[in-house]
Amino acid sequence: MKKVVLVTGANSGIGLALCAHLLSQDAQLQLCLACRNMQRAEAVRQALLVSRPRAQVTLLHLDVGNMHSVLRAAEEFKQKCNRLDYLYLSAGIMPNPRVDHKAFYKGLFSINVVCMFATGEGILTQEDKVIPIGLQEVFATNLFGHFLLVKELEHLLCQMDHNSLVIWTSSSNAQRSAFSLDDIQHQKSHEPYSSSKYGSDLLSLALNLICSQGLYSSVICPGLVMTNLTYGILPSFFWTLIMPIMWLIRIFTNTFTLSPYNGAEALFWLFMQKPESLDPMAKYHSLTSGLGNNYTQPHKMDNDENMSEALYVKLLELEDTVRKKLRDEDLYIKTKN
Ligand SMILES: NC(=O)C1=CN([C@@H]2O[C@H](COP(=O)(O)OP(=O)(O)OC[C@H]3O[C@@H](n4cnc5c(N)ncnc54)[C@H](OP(=O)(O)O)[C@@H]3O)[C@@H](O)[C@H]2O)C=CC1
Ligand SMILES: CC(C)CCC[C@@H](C)[C@H]1CC[C@H]2C3=C(CC[C@]12C)[C@@]1(C)CCC(=O)C[C@@H]1CC3
Repeated sequence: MKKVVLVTGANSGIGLALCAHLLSQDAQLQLCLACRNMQRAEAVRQALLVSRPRAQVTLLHLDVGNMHSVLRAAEEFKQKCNRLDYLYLSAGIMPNPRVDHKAFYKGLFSINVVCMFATGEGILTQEDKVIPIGLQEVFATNLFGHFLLVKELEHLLCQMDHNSLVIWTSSSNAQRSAFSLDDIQHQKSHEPYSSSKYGSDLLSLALNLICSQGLYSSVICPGLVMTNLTYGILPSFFWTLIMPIMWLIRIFTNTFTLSPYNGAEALFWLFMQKPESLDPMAKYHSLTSGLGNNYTQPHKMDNDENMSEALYVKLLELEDTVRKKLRDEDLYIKTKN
């Protein structure tokens, strides 16, 4: 049976590297690239087909930060495909990132220096905004849009005859301290990225605890990877300039994976595993040794079942509110026309 794989954020960075890697491994694969920019997605599809001309690569228009788009995309996917084996949730944003230079230099001379380089903890903030539906943009894109997508595709994911796996691209920057159950959208502070990623860790655990038969969920951390996301933190020329320093840092922390191919290691590793053999409490890290060898290692996540179930309940409540808003909007547009 052909495996069906859906990847969000497939047109660049880690998502794209994963797609190329998957196709090189399994030519029988049915791969669906879910992207918001269809022109770029088509260019990527053509590029992937150059090395695998017979591969089955389709496109799905999906803006994961737009809940209308999520519902439409899920509907379209269900019409096209009657199964889904792997759902890779790789789309993500970190808008207006700022490095706190003072905290960075302080961290350089502290005992936590390796941890600072591995996680970026305490030195990175972002400026978030509210999107038209009334949600915080980072929360909507990195967490809630993906949650809604999983809910919409639940029937395809929960099958009796085979297991399927939802895979969240989280981060080492996912910190418990940045997350609050009283402010799941992170309206009140300046680490929405960290909060949304910690939310995805919790949600993955909740899916394993709550969801029906056949559906499994895992979380990965790609390490620090040079992509459009990191070029938004510091300009690309700066990263290129300090590349020798980063290779040096790799000797002390194997989390500096640096290339999208290396960063996608854990995503690909999960594709080779049986979903039921995975640990729901583990985050699977892509790691690259000082000599440049890639490997995947599970690390226990800093979360608990009660918190993850509480987040799941809050997300369900928000889902009701959002669906109602979408219905009211539709009704308004219909009556206007
Ligand atoms: N780079 C790093 O060091 C790390 C990255 N990550 C995570 O890895 C994932 C991939 O990021 P990375 O490859 O680094 O960065 P990129 O910016 O290269 O990729 C992000 C992808 O997400 C897509 N995307 C963003 N917003 C939306 C949206 N609203 N709807 C649909 N697609 C969207 C982008 O599409 P478009 O091209 O249209 O913008 C792009 O394909 C993210 O979730 C990120 O948080 C985690 C840890 C470290
Ligand atoms: C000499 C240089 C390596 C100095 C760079 C300092 C910081 C800008 C970076 C150190 C650790 C990095 C890091 C991230 C961003 C850039 C750093 C803070 C991430 C937060 C990027 C997105 C993620 O999801 C995790 C990364 C962890 C490490």
